[in-house]
Amino acid sequence: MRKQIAAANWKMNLTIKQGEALLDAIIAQPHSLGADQQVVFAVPFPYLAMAQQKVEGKNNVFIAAQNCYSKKSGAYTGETSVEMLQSIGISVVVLGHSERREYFNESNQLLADKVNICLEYNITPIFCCGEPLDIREAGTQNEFVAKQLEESLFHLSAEQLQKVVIAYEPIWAIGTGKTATSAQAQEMHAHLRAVLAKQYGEEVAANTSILYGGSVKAGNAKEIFSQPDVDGGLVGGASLIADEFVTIINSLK
Ligand SMILES: O=C[C@H](O)COP(=O)(O)O
Repeated sequence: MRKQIAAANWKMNLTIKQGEALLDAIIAQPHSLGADQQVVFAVPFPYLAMAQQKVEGKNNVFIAAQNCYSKKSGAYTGETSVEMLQSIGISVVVLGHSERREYFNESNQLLADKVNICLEYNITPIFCCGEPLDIREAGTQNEFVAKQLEESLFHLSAEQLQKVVIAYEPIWAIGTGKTATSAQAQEMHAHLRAVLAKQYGEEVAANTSILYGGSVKAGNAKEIFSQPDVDGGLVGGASLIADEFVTIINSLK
């Protein structure tokens, strides 16, 4: 059975005091997470250890890094290796967010390397994909997103692929307040699952969690998450407000 996941992406926001207060406020809420439900907080690098300590021992709650480097170690000033993340207990990394693809030129090939090193160290990648507005307007979003999966993931074995979580984030819906309709989200998620099924078979596709990201908030989470192929969300802005994110967690199916 695939996991239903509410993942917060704080991006480059909050001071450590604000981050601690936010985590405390969310964790203090009584959540009854089912065995197939998870909550993930992707926090800035300087806060990983603090956040990891706060969720220590909490079932199905994980802290994630927002990026990692593709090399094991060495002279790569400013970069963070998966071994470093692992050494402080981090087991999830967000990869290929559209902001990293756009501002830091992350290519599908580089992301394939990052996926590989995460899996080598038993770290779960949340692999982001999604099309820009011009591709959506041209109606070629299905091919565009399938190519991102093919070039970054399809070298993996079926066993490896099942350790990857996919997050579909249409770029035109990120931070814009313009959410894909639940029907648009379902359509793309079903397409991605069909692409996975073609490559890896129905069982692997059915077991892969596919999150939706792009202006998810308390008011629309339930409707979006209720779609059969949507397995939760990767949430930016609304994850910075405790009550909003708590409602989003409680909207998981
Ligand atoms: O990683 C999260 C996504 O970029 C969505 O951000 P947003 O919820 O602020 O639109």
